[in-house]
Amino acid sequence: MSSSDKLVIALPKGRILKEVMPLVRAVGIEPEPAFDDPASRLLHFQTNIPNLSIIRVRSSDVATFVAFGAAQLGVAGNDVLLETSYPEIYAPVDLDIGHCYLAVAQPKGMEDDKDPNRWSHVRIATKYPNLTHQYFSSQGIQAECIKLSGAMELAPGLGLCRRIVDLVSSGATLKANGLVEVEKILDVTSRLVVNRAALKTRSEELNGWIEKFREVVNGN
Ligand SMILES: Nc1ncnc2c1ncn2[C@@H]1O[C@H](COP(=O)(O)OP(=O)(O)OP(=O)(O)O)[C@@H](O)[C@H]1O
Ligand SMILES: O=P(O)(O)OC[C@H]1O[C@H](OP(=O)(O)OP(=O)(O)O)[C@H](O)[C@@H]1O
Repeated sequence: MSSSDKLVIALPKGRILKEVMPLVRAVGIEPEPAFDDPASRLLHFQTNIPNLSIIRVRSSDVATFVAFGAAQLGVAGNDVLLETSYPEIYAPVDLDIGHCYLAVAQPKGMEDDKDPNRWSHVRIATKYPNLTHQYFSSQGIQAECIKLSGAMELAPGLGLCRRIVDLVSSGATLKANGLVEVEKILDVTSRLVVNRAALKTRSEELNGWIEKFREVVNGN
């Protein structure tokens, strides 16, 4: 890759985008108008920086685009980064946005069974099978994971499983669906991520962006 090639930054298109864009703008990146046009079906956007473009992808796919070098920079939660665990990704800046945590939850009526140390086998609906397996196996518990992509909170009520592992922020989704939190697994925030190979070959440009994001987060 020559240094005249465009840098691509992969941004998550979901709920986090609203929190990410003020940071992106604060480091001096302004996407073309189509980016803010809900009618536009464009996925790849030019910016005011001639050699930098933005792609908007699913949050969980940001890691994949960056790991394979299709994007050199990106923003992803550490939930996604730890679940996918790509060695090619370096996450130098905690952006202090997207605050939530990963937790085990179960129906309210099961509160007696609250001590995970008493479980030997659990069946869990989750978007995070790897983190779930790791967490339970560290406690000597075998987890059978049923992979869902969203709306995990429905699963216990419909008999798919007794417990879920999902992200919690306000707790409103758990509460509205009759679930209670049992154990916190991981604190989550969004990180600026970089492809490690690109960081070696285009270190000046990429370190420049890392530094700008760091300054904005630190309020400098
Ligand atoms: N309730 C929440 N509060 C704060 N941050 C959250 C919350 N839920 C998720 N996040 C963070 O935002 C990221 C994206 O969230 P989520 O996986 O729910 O995607 P989404 O916004 O529904 O979009 P998509 O399904 O298209 O990826 C998560 O990986 C996590 O880091
Ligand atoms: O504790 P709360 O503030 O209620 O937030 C938690 C909810 O937010 C996320 O879902 P999201 O809204 O992104 O939808 P999803 O189920 O499609 O992932 C997460 O998966 C929970 O369902």
